[in-house]
Amino acid sequence: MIQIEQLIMHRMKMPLKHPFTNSRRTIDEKDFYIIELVDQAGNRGYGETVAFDTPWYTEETTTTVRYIMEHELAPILATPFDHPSSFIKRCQPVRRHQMAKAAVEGAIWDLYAKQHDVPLYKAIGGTNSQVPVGAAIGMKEDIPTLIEAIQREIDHGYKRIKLKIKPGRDLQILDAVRSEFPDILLMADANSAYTLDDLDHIKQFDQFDLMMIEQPLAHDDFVDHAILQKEIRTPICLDESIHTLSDVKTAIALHSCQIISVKLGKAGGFSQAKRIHDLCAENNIQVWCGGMLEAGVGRAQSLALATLPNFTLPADPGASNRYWHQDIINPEVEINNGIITLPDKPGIGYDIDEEALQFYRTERKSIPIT
Ligand SMILES: O=C(O)CCC(=O)C1=CC=C[C@@H](O)[C@@H]1C(=O)O
Ligand SMILES: [Mg+2]
Repeated sequence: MIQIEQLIMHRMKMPLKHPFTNSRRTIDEKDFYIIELVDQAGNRGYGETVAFDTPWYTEETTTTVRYIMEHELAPILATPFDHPSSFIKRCQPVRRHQMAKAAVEGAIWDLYAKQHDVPLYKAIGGTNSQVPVGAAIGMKEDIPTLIEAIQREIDHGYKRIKLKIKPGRDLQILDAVRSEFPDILLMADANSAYTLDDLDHIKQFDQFDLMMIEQPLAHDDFVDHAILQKEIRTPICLDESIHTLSDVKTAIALHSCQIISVKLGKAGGFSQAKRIHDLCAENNIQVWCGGMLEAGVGRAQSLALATLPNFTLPADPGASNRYWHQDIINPEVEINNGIITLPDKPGIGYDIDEEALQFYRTERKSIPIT
């Protein structure tokens, strides 16, 4: 039984070690919340919001997740939980707001796993504590700088490289990278930078033997992606289009993609991400765990998700030191030969580094749950 007594929202501002540029914007810091739930025995469970500060990626923002957590989700924590999966059922009056739900649900799962003395990844049904990871590299000022960045990640052991592309910054870059690294697992993410008017142009990507092209077309589209997938050999991976089980059903019915990037935040937490994972497995859709430039808590939770058996492709969330000068967990997430080994400790498996948390915290708000 989980009886929550307190919800603490820690607002955090953390500068990224390197700015991350995609087709839509450059991100140089993350403004987010660490959620801390305290139960009647004094156990603490942690979650993290992954929304950005403006709605460029999905409709949620740091401000909307805060509002929803405080005014809609905190009140439904008062009745005790038998199991974390009841949370999402109680969320029925709240449509969407997936990232707000995921942060709170993640903290409930952490509490539950700690109460049962098991690692979070085992509590959610994960089977493999060894997660292969790749590196997502933002756009760079020129090709030599990009090649250097790729080489650095390969030297650190990352098992596949994801590049960001957009019209005018695609063919030449992919050509140069493929010539320099003929054998690496390579993919490209467009964050909706193209339309079907670019069909002939996109067809040329087939020559680069990409593992996949991620979200080439509109963020909410299924029909045009299905048309595109018929015309290109490169598998399409949907990211922004996939938030719910119905989205996955639509993508399957229309043949809009061959691969899906599952993210905890987009799915609204573990319970729904698991259902998406299972439906994809039944329909031969490959899945992999995408990243959201998370700090330590969100990173640990995404990695736990990536231990489910159908996550067969390398995940995005890598070592803490790729992103942060200092992460807010202890130890930091580390990579060894392209693999992150999840700790065998109860819950998320990492301790909160209280000093780092306080250093990057801009506000702390405690809400009694009654
Ligand atoms: O966390 C990571 O390492 C991957 C980050 C990443 O590629 C993305 C995070 C958030 C928004 C996007 O720019 C992008 C994505 O679309 O997958
Ligand atoms: Mg993406």
